[in-house]
Amino acid sequence: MGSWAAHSAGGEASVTDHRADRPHGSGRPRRPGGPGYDRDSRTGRGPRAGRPPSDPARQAAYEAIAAVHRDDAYANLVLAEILRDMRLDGRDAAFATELTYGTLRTLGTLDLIVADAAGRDVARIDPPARDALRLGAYQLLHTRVPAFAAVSQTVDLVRSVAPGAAGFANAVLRTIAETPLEKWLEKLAPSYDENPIGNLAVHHNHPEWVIRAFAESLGGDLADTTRLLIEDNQPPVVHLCARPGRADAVELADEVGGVPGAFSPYAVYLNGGSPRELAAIQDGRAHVQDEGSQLVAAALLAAPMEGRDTRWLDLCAGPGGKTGLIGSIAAARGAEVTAVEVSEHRARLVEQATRNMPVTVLPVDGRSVGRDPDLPEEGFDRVLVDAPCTGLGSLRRRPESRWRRQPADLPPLTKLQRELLVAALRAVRPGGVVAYVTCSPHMVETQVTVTEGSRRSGVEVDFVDARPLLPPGMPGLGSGPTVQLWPHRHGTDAMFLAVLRRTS
Ligand SMILES: C[S@@+](CC[C@H](N)C(=O)[O-])C[C@H]1O[C@@H](n2cnc3c(N)ncnc32)[C@H](O)[C@@H]1O
Repeated sequence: MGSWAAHSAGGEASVTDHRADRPHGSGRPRRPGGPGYDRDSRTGRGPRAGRPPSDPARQAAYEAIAAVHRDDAYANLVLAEILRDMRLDGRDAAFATELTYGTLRTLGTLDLIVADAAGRDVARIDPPARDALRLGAYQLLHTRVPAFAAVSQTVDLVRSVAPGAAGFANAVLRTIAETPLEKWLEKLAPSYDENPIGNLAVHHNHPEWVIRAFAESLGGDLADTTRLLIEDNQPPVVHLCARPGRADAVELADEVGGVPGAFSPYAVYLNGGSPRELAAIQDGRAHVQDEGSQLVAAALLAAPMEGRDTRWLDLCAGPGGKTGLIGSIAAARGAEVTAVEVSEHRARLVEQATRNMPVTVLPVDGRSVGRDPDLPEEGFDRVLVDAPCTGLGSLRRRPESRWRRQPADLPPLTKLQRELLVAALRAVRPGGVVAYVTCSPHMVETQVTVTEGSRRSGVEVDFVDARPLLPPGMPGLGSGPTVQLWPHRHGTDAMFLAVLRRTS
């Protein structure tokens, strides 16, 4: 048992925490009035003394966008901190959120438009002015903010973060404002007939390589791919998981003013508001979790099993969303869960997420199966590998990630995915099952990893048809044995699920 080993106490998994191991508070911009706030206009970290800042919501959005680009911050985390520090709530917070998420989501096309209007590539515009221009362009092209307000507020902002660029910004924004979005798209997108992927990229704000990957996974159907891209650009609904044995989804929906989920018996769709404020979250009856994540975790536990069924392993557990669900079910079924997470910070989050559940958290590398006495070969009846992945299946929830991810991320990730799957297949006993899950539909991370990982594991496996392990009547599950969920078909993240039974 490792140092975090515990039948641990804790509340909700911080499922919005997507940091690998980022020290708390890194990437935070300085706050208005804070130390060093007006130190350097080129950093974009705040207005110079005596300059009029723009209004607080735009200032907050600018700071969040700048932190994402300057410090590789995660938008949801950094924006929450900024709103808290600036004491923004209600309409101001909602406006700041819309501006931040919208600007980050539409960045690729905004940059084309800014570059065209500026007569130079955005890489040649100073970062503070560039981020302010992106924010201004978003307001002009995607919101009902009157053009004069979008221009004047953005120029005020530029004056405060990049004083020398105010005139330039004024000219660029006025040029952008002269042309409606549709005309900009017509001008800048390649023709659909000649370059359909390039056309979709500009119209629907996704990098081309991502669209190609989606299209491949959707069997080359570009109409279906377009529906996915449109869905990816919608603000996502927050889903709760009513923890079995602690809450009932229908009652929880009544309590929080939400609606029971369409598929998962544990899911509740929130109608807005901050989930952190809910009593059910605070007292551990529920946690925030996409419905697709609930479905794939529950599918592992629905696979038929002969013989012992009490030792379950979650090999990539942090921050603990799926462990929270599996641990609740383990409590009811008399099973014990070993939860492995290589990052100490995230292992602590798992511990908090599984308080009072029969869960032991190990802060170790999941690939140490057979070498770590707590992870013996053939020691487990059911194993979940929720592998680290590109996250291309949850772009709705992470507005900046589509532009941050690169094809070069794939080789190291897929190597790790294969190794973790091999470890899982060694950890499961003959007759036991392994669920391999990603929140990415990229074929290289899904089908290719499963095929290669099984081949290299040195054990015999059979595919279990994953479709009957999901709730009856779910549409659009394909021809099996693996399942790919989709935002535009199921309203979930694009979770992939393969279930393998070890036969030798
Ligand atoms: C997709 S996330 C898991 C999400 C989690 N199952 C949930 O539902 O909240 C993948 C996790 O695997 C962890 N990880 C990466 N490499 C690992 C390794 N070699 N062994 C164990 N965990 C690893 C990452 O730190 C990350 O927390």
